[in-house]
Amino acid sequence: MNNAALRHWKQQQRARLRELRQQVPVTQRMLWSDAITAVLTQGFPFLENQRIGFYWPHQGEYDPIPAMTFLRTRGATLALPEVISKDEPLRFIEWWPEAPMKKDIYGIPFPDNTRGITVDSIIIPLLGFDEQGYRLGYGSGYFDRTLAAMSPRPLAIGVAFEILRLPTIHPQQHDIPMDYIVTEQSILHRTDTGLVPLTAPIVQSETA
Ligand SMILES: Nc1nc2c(c(=O)[nH]1)N(C=O)[C@@H](CNc1ccc(C(=O)N[C@@H](CCC(=O)O)C(=O)O)cc1)CN2
Ligand SMILES: Nc1ncnc2c1ncn2[C@@H]1O[C@H](COP(=O)(O)OP(=O)(O)OP(=O)(O)O)[C@@H](O)[C@H]1O
Repeated sequence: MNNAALRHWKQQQRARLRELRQQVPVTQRMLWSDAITAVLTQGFPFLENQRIGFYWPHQGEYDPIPAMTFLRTRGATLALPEVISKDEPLRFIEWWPEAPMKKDIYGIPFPDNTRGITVDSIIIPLLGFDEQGYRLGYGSGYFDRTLAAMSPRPLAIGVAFEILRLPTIHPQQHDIPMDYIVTEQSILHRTDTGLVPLTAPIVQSETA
């Protein structure tokens, strides 16, 4: 596929997946979301000791707030992304329940003037994902730019429903794969040969 064809294909997939995500019945979404919350809170015990970047849910994305506030009660420090400008990396700033909030250019709430945090792991929403752990987002490249700019690179944990899975998103040079993807069915770990489902909780030494 040439560049123009790829751009067109990605736009079509984004529209299709957004539609698919919106059409999930509320009760189904609640069951899937509860399953993802259980996996996030039980499958990654090391998150309790980390500074975690996550996201404020937008347009039918899985809501990570319950899982994150639980991890906070266990000791985690939480941070949300601030959009600085369309071509800069996101900046993570501290969030806690009841932190003062304002809205970014997309109408997504973020903390109002709290302190910047260097995060250890980032929980990333996936509009789509593929068998190699690559992500399809809204098309502005924020998370790729953000991961590329961070050294050491934080652990990237994508979250998505299984219906958003594609064989390939035709990754480009700038695309950075997720380390793990959590769905309502399992934790998928990215290896050189593709995503592999995990059956036991991850211990911290495996992520170092
Ligand atoms: N919940 C959440 N927060 C996030 C992201 C995200 O994907 N999800 N981001 C991840 O990048 C950053 C914000 N990026 C975003 C990029 C596009 C749109 C969006 O809704 N785009 C509209 C077009 C709006 C416009 O261009 O004015 C669209 O795609 O229809 C939202 C957030 C940081 N915060
Ligand atoms: N490290 C980077 N530095 C500069 N530009 C980048 C970087 N990574 C991605 N981009 C730019 O971001 C744009 C969007 O990339 P892509 O189509 O992969 O979006 P996406 O991953 O689906 O969306 P998003 O990350 O916004 O949710 C591309 O034009 C790309 O050139």
